[in-house]
Amino acid sequence: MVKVKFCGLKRPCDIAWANELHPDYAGFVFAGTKRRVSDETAAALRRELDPSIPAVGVFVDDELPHMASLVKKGVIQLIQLHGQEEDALVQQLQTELGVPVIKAFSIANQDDIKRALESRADYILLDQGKGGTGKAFDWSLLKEIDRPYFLAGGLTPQNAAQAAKLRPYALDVSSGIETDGVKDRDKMTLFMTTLGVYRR
Ligand SMILES: O=C(O)c1ccccc1NCC(=O)[C@H](O)[C@H](O)COP(=O)(O)O
Repeated sequence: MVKVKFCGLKRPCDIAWANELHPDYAGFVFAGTKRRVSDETAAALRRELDPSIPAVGVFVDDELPHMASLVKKGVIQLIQLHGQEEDALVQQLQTELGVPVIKAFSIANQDDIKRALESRADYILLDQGKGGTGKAFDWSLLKEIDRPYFLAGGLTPQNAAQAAKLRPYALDVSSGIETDGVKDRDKMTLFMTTLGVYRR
């Protein structure tokens, strides 16, 4: 069964729609500009989110104390590192905070895949560019993968089934379920219904 992460949730209605559609993970982005949420907004959204949906905090080369404070307050249950973070930080987060760590890698060639496979993170996330770009990388690079991975970058309701056939652990979508820069309930619904047969 392929899992789904809806990333970049930032409004109360995004949370209401996630609660209806029940993805396996909900992502709050603490980086960039377009989808960035403050710690206070993320805390308020977490309170509204179905308690059974784990929230993933997405960070780019952030400070450990910032990530730790969000974990300790119960705002996030997993950490996603989307910058140049090294294995040493991944290990520190795992041991000091006791939460699963997802490490994102930008994939352009087989060497990038090899680097990702060597990561000590609990999960690897294979993406295009810096994250949240709405663009896909070349999925033919995924042939040799022998560990569970989140597939991200340019996923949409139209290509979700094709992506699920690659048998990733999870599909991570943000831009493809948006219209005019905000989450779109119809696209979120279509993404989930399209995947119905792959989620049983
Ligand atoms: O979404 C952002 O603005 C963002 C900024 C900086 C780092 C990561 C970011 N997003 C991560 C994600 O939303 C997902 O992990 C993934 O990249 C989604 O990509 P896409 O569906 O192509 O928007």
